[in-house]
Amino acid sequence: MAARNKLVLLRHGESLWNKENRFTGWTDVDLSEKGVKEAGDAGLVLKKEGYVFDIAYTSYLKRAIRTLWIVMEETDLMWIPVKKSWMLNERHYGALQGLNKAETAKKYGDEQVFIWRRSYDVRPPSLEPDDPRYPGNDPRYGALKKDEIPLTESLKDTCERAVPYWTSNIVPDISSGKKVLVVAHGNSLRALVKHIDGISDDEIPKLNIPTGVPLVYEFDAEMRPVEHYYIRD
Ligand SMILES: O=C(O)[C@@H](CO)OP(=O)(O)O
Repeated sequence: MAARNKLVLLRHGESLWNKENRFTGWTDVDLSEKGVKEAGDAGLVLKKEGYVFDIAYTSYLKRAIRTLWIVMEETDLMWIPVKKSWMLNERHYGALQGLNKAETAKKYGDEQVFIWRRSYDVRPPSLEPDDPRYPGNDPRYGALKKDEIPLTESLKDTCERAVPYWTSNIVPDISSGKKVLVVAHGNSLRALVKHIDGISDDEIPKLNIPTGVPLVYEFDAEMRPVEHYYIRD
């Protein structure tokens, strides 16, 4: 059998706002205690299963960055290069950021909240540019063009930034034989998986990626996905 290129995708461990059931998006909240443990467990299982990486990718958000740090520590790979990009950030949740998901469902109904959370192309209500949550006031996004800075995003919008990043940065590394780890977010990973597996717009609402469980993709020489599976202890 021809050698397969492997990729590991990892959603960050539980964040403080996952725990509080709040819409997070680009809000830079840290891991909860449980999230730190989940990240450590992910590192341990990767080590136990013999995974090593040549390069890692992550977002500009600390819940993903810290998860990656913990995994690099557990796998004794703190030396590997890390590329960070805002294009791997979580989907921007617009004016919902900070609100409690259950309270929002009580106010607007479960169906509306499901559409905001899982539909492919419906955007949550937008932020106003003078909102303190607007990412344009945050120096980490200072190099972005104004039209790249989101006020809200549908999953489709997230795909439109994450997939070009995948194609121009991550795919060339995998194709050249590098072992790649990507630590990102529930929806930025859903965007990548939708693209990799060719999941339709109608089917994508059913896909949920758990926190802190490594998801392995194996590709053939033409970068076609051959199989994928989660690794748990
Ligand atoms: O709040 C968020 O940013 C995301 C991920 O935690 O939530 P959801 O499951 O609604 O996409």
